[in-house]
Amino acid sequence: MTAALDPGEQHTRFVEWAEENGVTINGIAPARFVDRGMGIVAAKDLKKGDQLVHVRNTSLVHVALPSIKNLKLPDHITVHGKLAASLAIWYSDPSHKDYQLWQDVWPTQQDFRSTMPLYYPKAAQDLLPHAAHLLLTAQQSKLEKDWQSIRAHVSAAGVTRDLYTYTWLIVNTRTFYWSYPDLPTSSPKLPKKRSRLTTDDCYAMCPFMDYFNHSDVGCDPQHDSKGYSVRADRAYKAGEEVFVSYGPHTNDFLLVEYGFILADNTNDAIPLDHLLLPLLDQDQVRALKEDGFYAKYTLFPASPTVCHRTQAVLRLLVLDSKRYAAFVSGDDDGSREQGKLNGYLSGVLMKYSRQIMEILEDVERLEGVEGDGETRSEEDMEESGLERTGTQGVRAEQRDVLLRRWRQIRDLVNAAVEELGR
Ligand SMILES: C[S@@+](CC[C@H](N)C(=O)[O-])C[C@H]1O[C@@H](n2cnc3c(N)ncnc32)[C@H](O)[C@@H]1O
Repeated sequence: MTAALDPGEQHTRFVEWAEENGVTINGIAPARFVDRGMGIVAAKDLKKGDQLVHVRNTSLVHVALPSIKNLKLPDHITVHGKLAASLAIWYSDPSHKDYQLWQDVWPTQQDFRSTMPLYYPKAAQDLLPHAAHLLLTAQQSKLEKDWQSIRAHVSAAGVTRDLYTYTWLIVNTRTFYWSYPDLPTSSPKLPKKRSRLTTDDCYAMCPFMDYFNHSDVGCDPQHDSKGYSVRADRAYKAGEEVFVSYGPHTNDFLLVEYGFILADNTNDAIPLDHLLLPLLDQDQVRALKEDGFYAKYTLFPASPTVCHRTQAVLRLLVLDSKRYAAFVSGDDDGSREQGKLNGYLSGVLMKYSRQIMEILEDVERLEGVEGDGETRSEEDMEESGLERTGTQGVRAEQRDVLLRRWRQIRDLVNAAVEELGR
């Protein structure tokens, strides 16, 4: 069991505030944990099914809240962007005290600089695994788009890009799915019909519930028109950390979206597109696209080692097009040639394993910095926003997580080679 450490006074003050503001807490408390910031600990023995926390719907923070509507932010910006702008406006206004005690218990910008790949120096970003790099690129353009559509509206309130990036990441790492019980009157930004609501619309922040850390097996937060709640998924002994599951995420996803990876993750997987797509000729690409089998090839840590789509593309790469067609149409389970295909995939993976060894050496060579790595003043970097990270040294935490992730990928690839050779 990891030691749960005393969280500090600001957390005691926040819990009192939360209890006075619609949060019911039963048998749990915030605590500090080594390497994952704050989390939730069982304050007494808990039984499976016990309700641990309930956050009243009126205590949630979402775009239908009157205090957000009153900010009169434009409706064309994303829900994520609007929430981040609201938090940033409140954060930079010393007279706005409504969420002061909640803000005081958030991770700091310095915490994010150590953990979130968005803040890594370019040299470290370039050494992210392929899947993580793609996710980071998408995240960067989402943030950039949100900032460009809101900057003119928030600059007068003193919100800098630096602060906006911080609150945007607070939203990114601390939101829950919320489907607005009273949708038609919720916000002009939202569709009136529930069927047209997308997951990008359904963001709500839940003060106190956002203390829970993630595990691949954990409690499953539930919501209804009355609010959000968490029940114990199993019995817990006093002092044990209680986790929720943020969803069935791979470690590359967790790294980019939340800034950490799990040592053991039953949902982990490695995409193979960057290894297999370059091997295809134009006719093969066309055939796969027509059949709906182009890309999304995945390697799993457990048997079966690869997905059905990978089995299909391997048939096109190794066998004739008739054997491929028989497999994708379901006329043939393709087991006759499986040995040949396994041998081919093994060769591709062994080559990748050698590349990974070189990448690991590159990660080990990354130049570290002591302390927090700040080499320039906030003012100097203000306008350059995330450019700031391009020239700074790499922090020990960043190098450490890259090494751990690449070692996981190496082990997964080597285990697959062994499995394919059986
Ligand atoms: C919803 S918050 C949870 C509370 C957070 N630990 C804090 O200090 O406020 C999500 C963040 O917690 C951290 N986190 C969550 N689960 C984790 C885990 N299993 N291991 C390490 N960090 C974790 C990550 O920094 C993530 O972005």
